[in-house]
Amino acid sequence: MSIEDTIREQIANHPVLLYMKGVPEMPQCGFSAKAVAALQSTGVPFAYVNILQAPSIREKLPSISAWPTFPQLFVGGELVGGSDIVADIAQKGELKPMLEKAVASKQAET
Ligand SMILES: N[C@@H](CCC(=O)N[C@@H](CS)C(=O)NCC(=O)O)C(=O)O
Repeated sequence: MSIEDTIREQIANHPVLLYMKGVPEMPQCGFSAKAVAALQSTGVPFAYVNILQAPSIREKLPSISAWPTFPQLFVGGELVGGSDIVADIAQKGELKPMLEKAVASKQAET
């Protein structure tokens, strides 16, 4: 499978997916830490990919998503954005319903 197919499969398989530096318990960049904090504030579980352990994904994803930096949050198969956008949406109270909706529609698929 090509790296592009791997990425597309990850995005399709996980209703809430964060490409980040490090892991949620120990982010390796302040921007990733900010996105994790916003996601954790919703209480909705999320999947993640540590791009520091996946250099080919780190290299390829920006051209697929048209987003140059990390973290990158995908919800329901669509790019939401980086840490600034995620924190902003969370602060407005919009992140939790967005995540819940994506999780529910993924569950309805099965
Ligand atoms: N304002 C951005 C900041 C993200 C950012 O600048 N990330 C840098 C440092 S972690 C990055 O991904 N650089 C490219 C790379 O490391 O591959 C956001 O909201 O996420």
